[in-house]
Amino acid sequence: MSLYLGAIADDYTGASDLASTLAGNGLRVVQTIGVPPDGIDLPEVDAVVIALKSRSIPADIAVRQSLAADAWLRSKGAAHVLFKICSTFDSTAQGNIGPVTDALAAPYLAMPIVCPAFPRNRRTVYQGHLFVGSDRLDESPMKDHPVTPMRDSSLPRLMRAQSRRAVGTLSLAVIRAGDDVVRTELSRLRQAGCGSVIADAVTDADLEVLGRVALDDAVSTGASGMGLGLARAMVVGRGGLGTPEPARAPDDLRGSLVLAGSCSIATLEQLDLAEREWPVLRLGAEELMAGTTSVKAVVDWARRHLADGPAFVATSASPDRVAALQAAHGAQQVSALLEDTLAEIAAQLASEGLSRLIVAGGETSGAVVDRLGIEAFLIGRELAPGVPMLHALGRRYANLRLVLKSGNFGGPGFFTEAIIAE
Ligand SMILES: Nc1ncnc2c1ncn2[C@@H]1O[C@H](COP(=O)(O)OP(=O)(O)O)[C@@H](O)[C@H]1O
Ligand SMILES: O=C(O)[C@@H](O)C(=O)COP(=O)(O)O
Repeated sequence: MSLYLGAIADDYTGASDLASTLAGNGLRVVQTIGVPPDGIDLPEVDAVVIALKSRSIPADIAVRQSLAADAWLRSKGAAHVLFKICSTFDSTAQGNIGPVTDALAAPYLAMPIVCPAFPRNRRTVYQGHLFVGSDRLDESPMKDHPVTPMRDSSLPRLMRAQSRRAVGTLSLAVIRAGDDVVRTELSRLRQAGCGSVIADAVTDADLEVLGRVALDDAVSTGASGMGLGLARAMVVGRGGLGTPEPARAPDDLRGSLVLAGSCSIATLEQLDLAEREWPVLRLGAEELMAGTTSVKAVVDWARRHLADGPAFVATSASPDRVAALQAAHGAQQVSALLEDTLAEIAAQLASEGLSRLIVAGGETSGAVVDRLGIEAFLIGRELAPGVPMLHALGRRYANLRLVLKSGNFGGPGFFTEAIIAE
């Protein structure tokens, strides 16, 4: 295998978002869960996205895991590695975007371009500020995220708090002046001692400039928009690579399990709509803690419904309920309990045979996929921007299709679309 592009994603839904974007822009892609074990049999592809669950773990562990992933990707020929972060820059003052970016750049004396813009999902960066639709990041629903509440929209400020190196900026005006002007500005910033550069981007055309220029260096950091820019630059530069996976025959709807742990507004709306059509069990942390419900009871309920069609289990709750629960029991404890519970439900039902497993929420998807022990996926067709159909590789779950949806992604009817899609 000789890779054109390597990527390291800090969560699993982010990885499939990126993999889908790369596939949609002409690259053949595999997503692996963690660094692939020796001897893994992967198809011949242009890009590998290694999914880590490193967004909210201690920074030193995130750095160690990312460097191991980088070493594997470079050993397979990747000259450029993209560190895939969230398009809403999910992180804290401790990291992990800054520490991981610094560590990946150091061996190559790289000065990564950092840009979380993803215009297809309405994430744009202007004057260094990140916007979610028309809201600044700190005024968007991300301000209430259960794990990484984002209370500032200034990317240079957020990055400076996390990085040991000086952080430069690349304005939209410079980007729109074209590749040569950008290259001149980057070399000026490098001479000024910058270790990374926050770039504006509002449209895909801006990201195409960034993608072309980023390929001069060994590392970049960004969301799927950066992936789009890199993929387009590679496909043009190398005269067309691979084709996306073909669609498959329609599935029987039986055995389609949906698990939702995301509390993002988009997921809450999607669940409300799905509830009109499909059986949805709302699982409360209070009931689990009080012992008035159990994994066994939920599995029994789901098994009955899965025999006829889809079944949903959701822990998702509104920001005020999340805040109350966290205040009473501790944020990490509640997250761990709910993630473990959904993962255990998935494991028990998958061992009996599921046709499709749809998970909403990045941390939640990480917990579920880890518990199932799936090592890699082939990226299938895109169901919504940033959300592909995943075909599990390996014998254990050979016929299982998964959908790992970032909490904020997908339109209101996403769940039904994902259930009935080919
Ligand atoms: N009712 C709830 N109260 C508090 N936290 C919750 C609740 N339901 C889910 N969570 C936790 O919120 C977090 C949601 O994060 P994640 O799964 O990454 O979703 P998203 O993709 O929307 O960020 C998870 O850790 C999950 O366990
Ligand atoms: O870039 C994005 O927004 C997504 O790919 C992503 O990383 C989302 O993370 P979660 O909301 O935790 O799924």
